[in-house]
Amino acid sequence: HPPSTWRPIQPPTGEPEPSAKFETSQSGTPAEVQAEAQIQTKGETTEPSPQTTPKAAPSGTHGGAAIPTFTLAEHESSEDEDDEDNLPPPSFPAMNSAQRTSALPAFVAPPPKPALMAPPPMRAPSSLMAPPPRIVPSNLRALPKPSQSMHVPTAGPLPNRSPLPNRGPPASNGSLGPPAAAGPSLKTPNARNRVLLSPGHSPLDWAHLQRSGKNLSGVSSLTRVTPAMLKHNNGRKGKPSWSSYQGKVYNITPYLPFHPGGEGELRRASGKDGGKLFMEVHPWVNWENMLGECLVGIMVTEEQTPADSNGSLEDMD
Ligand code: HEM
Repeated sequence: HPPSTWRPIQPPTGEPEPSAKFETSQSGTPAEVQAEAQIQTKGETTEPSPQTTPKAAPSGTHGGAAIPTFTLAEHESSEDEDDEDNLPPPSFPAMNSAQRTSALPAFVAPPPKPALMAPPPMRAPSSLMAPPPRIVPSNLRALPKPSQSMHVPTAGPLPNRSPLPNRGPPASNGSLGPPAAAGPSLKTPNARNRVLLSPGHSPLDWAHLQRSGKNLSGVSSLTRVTPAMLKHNNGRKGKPSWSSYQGKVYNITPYLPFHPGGEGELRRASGKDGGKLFMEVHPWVNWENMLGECLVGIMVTEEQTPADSNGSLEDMD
C-alpha cells in the first residue's frame, strides 16, 4: 500500500497549536478523524498552555470541570473549498504541459501531405524501357548459299563436325569402335546413318589433308569434262570417282573414307551429277568448301570438247 500522505494546514492567527488533518487511505473519512480527536481531548484538567500540547485524561478526575474541547470543524469549510483534493489525479501529461504543447500539432492536424517530397515521376514506359528489338529479316543472319565458299577455321570446331574418331585400340566392351583393321569406315545403327570413321579420317583430318598441298583432284590442271567423261570415271575397276555439282566436277575418291555418311552413300553420286542426292541428305553441308581441292574441272557438252585435245581448259581459248 502506498504510504499515507499528510499535509499541514496553517491555523488561523492566534491559534495556540497547529492542527493536523490526516488523510489516509485506511483511516477513513475526515469525520472519523475529527471524532477521534474529540475523544482524545476530553477530560483535560488544566487550562491548556499555549505552549504545550493538550493531554488527554480521564473525564472524572476534575470534578466535572468544563473541559475545553476543540474540533477541526473550523477547517472543514476550507477542506470543502479545497476543490483540488476532490479532483481526480491529472492525466499525464498535464493539459498545459510543454510536452502536450509541443506535440499538439501532431494530435490536432494530420501530418501534411508529402509536400516535402517530390511526387514520383510519372512513368512513361517508352522513356524507361527500350522497346524489344524488332525481328525483321535484316536482323537475321542469312543462311549460307550453296554457291558461297565457307572458311574452314584452322582451330576450333569445324562445320558439320562429326564425333571424334577412335584413335586407339578398341576397349574391351567395344564401345570405342572397331579395330583399325576393320576398314576406313563401318556402318553403325545410329539414327542419322552416320558411320564410325576409321582412325585418321575425321573431318579435321580431311581439313588438314586439303591444306597439305597434295594433288587431290588427280589431274594436272582444270579440265573440261564431258558427260561421257563423267560417266566413265565412276570409281569402278580402279578408275577415279568423279561427281558433278552445279556444273563443276570433283574427284571424290580421296574423300570416300572421310565421308561421315559412309563410303557407300557417297559412291552413289559417282560418275554423275550428285547435287540431287547431296541436297536431299544434307543441304547444309558446303560441298565446295569440303571438296575444293578435289576440283577436276567444269562440265561441258560433248561438242565443246575439241576432238584433238585432252579437254584441258587451257585449250578452250
Ligand atoms: C560428294 C559430296 C558430299 C560431301 C562433301 C558430303 C559430306 C558430308 C558431311 C560433311 C556429312 C556430315 C554432316 C553433318 O555432320 O551434319 C555427311 C553426312 C552424310 N552424308 Fe554426305 N556428303 C556428300 C555426298 C553425299 C551423298 C551423295 C550422300 C548420299 C547419297 C551422302 C549421304 C550422307 C549421309 C547419309 C550422311 C550421314 C547423315 C547425316 O550426317 O546427316 N552424302 N556428308
